Amino acid sequence: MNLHAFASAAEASAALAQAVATDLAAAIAARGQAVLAVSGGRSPVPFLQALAAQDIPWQQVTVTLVDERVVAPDHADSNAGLVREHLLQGRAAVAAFLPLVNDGADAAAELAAAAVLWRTPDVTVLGMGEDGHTASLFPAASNLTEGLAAANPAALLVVVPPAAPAAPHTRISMTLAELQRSGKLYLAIAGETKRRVLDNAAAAVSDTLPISHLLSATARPLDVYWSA
Ligand SMILES: O=C1O[C@H](COP(=O)(O)O)[C@@H](O)[C@H](O)[C@H]1O
Repeated sequence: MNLHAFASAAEASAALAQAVATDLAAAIAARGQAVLAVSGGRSPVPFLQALAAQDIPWQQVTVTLVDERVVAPDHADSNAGLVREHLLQGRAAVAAFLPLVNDGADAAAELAAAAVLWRTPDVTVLGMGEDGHTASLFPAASNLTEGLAAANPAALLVVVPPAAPAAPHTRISMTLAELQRSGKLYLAIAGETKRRVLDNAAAAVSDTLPISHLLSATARPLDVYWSA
């Protein structure tokens, strides 16, 4: 991995937003369009806001999600709600948005619909939980093996996190194989606890820390933006 360390979340977010904007602009220059996948959870708000202010041709960008909770779009835990509130604003308001969940009624139906519209991202920004999950690839999820399978042709899968209520809601998540197929890969994390988890994951590949499977890839190292 390439570790970029910052003193504050604001500095890390500004630097990451600039790097992602450069990648999106390069994809647009090469192909006329770009696909960006971002994460949800609590951490990404300053990054999403910094990215929304970047001066790139947003009308040629499609934004989607690395993972989503299978809930109604107006639910407080909806990652799409977070993206609509903090990224699809200002300059970025003209970007297209491809949510993974429509009404949140049925996970299998949502997965089938999302898979039809899915496009492999040019740029993916991951987060990580303190349990080492990334996207919604949770340790001890019943279908984690499928989620982590290197040759899985599926881009997305349904995950039921084992640790509810700590991680409530059935999810739809990118598979590890699709993360590996996507273009530039970033991981944005903050704090000493997540740094320790990251260091442990970098030391050994293990299904108990799913993020470790991405850190082991040497062909295309993960760019980690960490702030204290
Ligand atoms: O559940 C989730 O958790 C991770 C980490 O979230 P955070 O709140 O600790 O920042 C996130 O990357 C993922 O997209 C989300 O669905």
